[in-house]
Amino acid sequence: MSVTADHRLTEALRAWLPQQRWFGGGQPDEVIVDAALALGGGPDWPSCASVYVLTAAMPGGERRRLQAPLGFRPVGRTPAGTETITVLDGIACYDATTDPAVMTELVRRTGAGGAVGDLRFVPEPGNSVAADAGCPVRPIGVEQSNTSVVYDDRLIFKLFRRLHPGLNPDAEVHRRLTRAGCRQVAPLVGTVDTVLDGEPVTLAVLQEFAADAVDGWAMAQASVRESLADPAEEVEMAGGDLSAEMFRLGAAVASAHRALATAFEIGPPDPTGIAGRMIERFDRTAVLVPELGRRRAEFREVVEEAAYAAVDSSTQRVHGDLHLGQVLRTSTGWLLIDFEGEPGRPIVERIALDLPVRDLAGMVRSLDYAAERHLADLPCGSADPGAADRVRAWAAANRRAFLAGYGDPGPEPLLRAYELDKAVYELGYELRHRPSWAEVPLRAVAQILDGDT
Ligand SMILES: Nc1ncnc2c1ncn2[C@@H]1O[C@H](COP(=O)(O)OP(=O)(O)O)[C@@H](O)[C@H]1O
Ligand SMILES: O=P(O)(O)O[C@H]1O[C@H](CO)[C@@H](O[C@H]2O[C@H](CO)[C@@H](O)[C@H](O)[C@H]2O)[C@H](O)[C@H]1O
Repeated sequence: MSVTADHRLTEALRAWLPQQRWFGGGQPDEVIVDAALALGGGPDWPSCASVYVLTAAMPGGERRRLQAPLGFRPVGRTPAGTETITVLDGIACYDATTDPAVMTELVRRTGAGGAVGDLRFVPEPGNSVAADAGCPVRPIGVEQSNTSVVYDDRLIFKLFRRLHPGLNPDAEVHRRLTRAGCRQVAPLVGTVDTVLDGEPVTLAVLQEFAADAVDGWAMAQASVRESLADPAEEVEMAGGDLSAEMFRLGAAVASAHRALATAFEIGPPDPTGIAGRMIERFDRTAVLVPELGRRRAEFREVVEEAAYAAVDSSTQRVHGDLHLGQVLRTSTGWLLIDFEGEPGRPIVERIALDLPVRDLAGMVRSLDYAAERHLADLPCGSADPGAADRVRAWAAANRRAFLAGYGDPGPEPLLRAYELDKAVYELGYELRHRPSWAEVPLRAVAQILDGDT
């Protein structure tokens, strides 16, 4: 089908990509097709589909490598609910992640193993999960950076949108922790890989789906709402008290950290590297927020104190972007998901060994977010004057419970510096994605620097 590498197709993709949340904003100058890995076609196959590997050349020189499975069918014969990207010579090109036949085929092959051209399907040894073509997939239906579908309420297939050379960290961590029998991650069932520029690249992961899971953010939102229901009651005695769950979450994160330290190498401390990276990030963000820049000297002091405190710690693999949306409470315990680290950070930094306190800081920042966002969303004038104190007491109580569940969070100056660094990261993230939320990390930076935590 000659249209698959046509210049008209790359122009249509140039217009389509910026509309996709996973693209991450901006308008590419050019879209290049690096590979079109055919999945099927022919009389016994419901659609002609290929996994496209694209490079989006952005203004300023950034090059984003992306994955976009595309389907091709005669106009009028595209599956219901799929989005047509363009029509070329009577052939409609559509986003194949919304074609259940294509996604079911990918899931089925990942469970079964084998290869189709340059696509390699690698089932996890010992997994007994079978998927057949008779049971279609459904979209996960939540906002995300990649694209996931659920198969038969048993399996979840995540297709990575941004591609990086080498094993994807999420796939790698899940593979090693599944093999180590770690109960804090969803077991890996298989991966889809290919080779690009002579290097292996992970395209997708298939995992067991926790159908009964509720994410930590939803639980926190419900709990913080309850904390306001009876102002006469102690926060810990309120109906939706979360502290016992936060204690268990702390213990689960500690177990995951122990498993990561065993499954991967550990390293020496890197106090100057840690401090240097925090200051670099601060300076990049201060360019956007002059009010932040005015506190550089105080920031530096906090970070240097932390570097001093880090000399006796060892570094290891960590989650890297742990927050309440990255933990799922199932009927049997807490699961940590999405080990890709902070989106937007270079891959080498995301897999670099770090101090476990990075994840603790991420979670306590998230509790602050849950409290502050609840306050911000209260209808104007409806809140009683004590609401702010009460939700902040809620965050403080849950922070204590989480850290107590973790056990030994390490020296206080380290946690303080990592919280500050996380708040600086969040400020940059919010300015790019949700400017009306920037108040939350901005307030946190001031509070930490003022010593009010
Ligand atoms: N194993 C799982 N069981 C149940 N739900 C899951 C599982 N893994 C992910 N999810 C759901 O899918 C959503 C997106 O997953 P995530 O790995 O964070 O994707 P992304 O990398 O695109 O952000 C999560 O917020 C969660 O709701
Ligand atoms: O889940 P992602 O890997 O996409 O993480 C990014 O987006 C998160 C928002 O969805 C962002 O998290 C921030 O907002 C959360 C509430 O929506 C809050 O719980 C987190 O504490 C806060 O950092 C995350 O920083 C970003 O990397």
